[in-house]
Amino acid sequence: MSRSQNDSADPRMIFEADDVAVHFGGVKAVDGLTFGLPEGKIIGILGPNGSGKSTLVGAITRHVPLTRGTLKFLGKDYAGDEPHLVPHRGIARTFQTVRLLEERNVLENVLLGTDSLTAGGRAARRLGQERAEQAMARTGCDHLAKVRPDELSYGNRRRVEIARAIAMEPKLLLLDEPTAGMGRAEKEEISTLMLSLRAEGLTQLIVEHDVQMMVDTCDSLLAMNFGKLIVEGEPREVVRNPAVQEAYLGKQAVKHA
Ligand SMILES: Nc1ncnc2c1ncn2[C@@H]1O[C@H](COP(=O)(O)OP(=O)(O)OP(=O)(O)O)[C@@H](O)[C@H]1O
Repeated sequence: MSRSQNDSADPRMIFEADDVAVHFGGVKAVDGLTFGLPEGKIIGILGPNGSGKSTLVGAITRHVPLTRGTLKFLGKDYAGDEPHLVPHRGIARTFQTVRLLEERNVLENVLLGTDSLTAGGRAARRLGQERAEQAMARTGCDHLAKVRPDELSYGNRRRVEIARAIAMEPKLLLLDEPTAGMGRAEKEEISTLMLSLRAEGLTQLIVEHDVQMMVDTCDSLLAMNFGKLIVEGEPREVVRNPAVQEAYLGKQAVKHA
């Protein structure tokens, strides 16, 4: 977030993007973003459809090539990393659509999160098992270990997906629309889960369309439109900002047409 809004002296920025751009031919999906993520906070990305939110998440996880710019995690430039190396740095993610293996039970699905980090012999497998069990306890799905995904409620499927990401013991968790398709009660459960992970010190970046959920959950918001950062700061101030209101009402689109 902008350096001027810090509560105390200067919270450490766990992640920094500098002039990051992702263009697909003539489409400027992300177009020159500069921002930081303060350690231990929940930061939300708000923006209308097509504003570049998912592309930005893909850029952070290195699944999407950068057109320009730099990405730093814990002070190290990792823009040249292959995507499979990014979890090793401590960045994990969940996806817009839940991706669980239906023929495996919950524990086995969560264990998949640890596979790439604990590949090796028996000691590594034991460590993976411990991490998976801890992740299930932290996310409140330990009682579901033997259940198959198709027997889970939608909210619990999301919870298991978060457990799988947490099993990597990341320092930054990216959540891409974790409450899409949920009712209010389930959304509140995800929000409570995120706040409890924050209490453990986990930095989280969330993309979400539900403005109320974002205001209730996030420490600060970044609002995007047309691939650019239009406003950032305290959630209530950001959603009241005229530029953000215009972006959601589509007036910008008319102006730019
Ligand atoms: N692989 C791609 N090739 C070409 N254009 C793309 C690609 N991925 C995204 N885009 C375009 O980039 C722009 C930003 O898309 P993106 O999915 O990042 O937006 P978003 O804010 O996440 O939208 P939504 O809220 O609907 O998920 C859109 O115009 C989209 O059509």
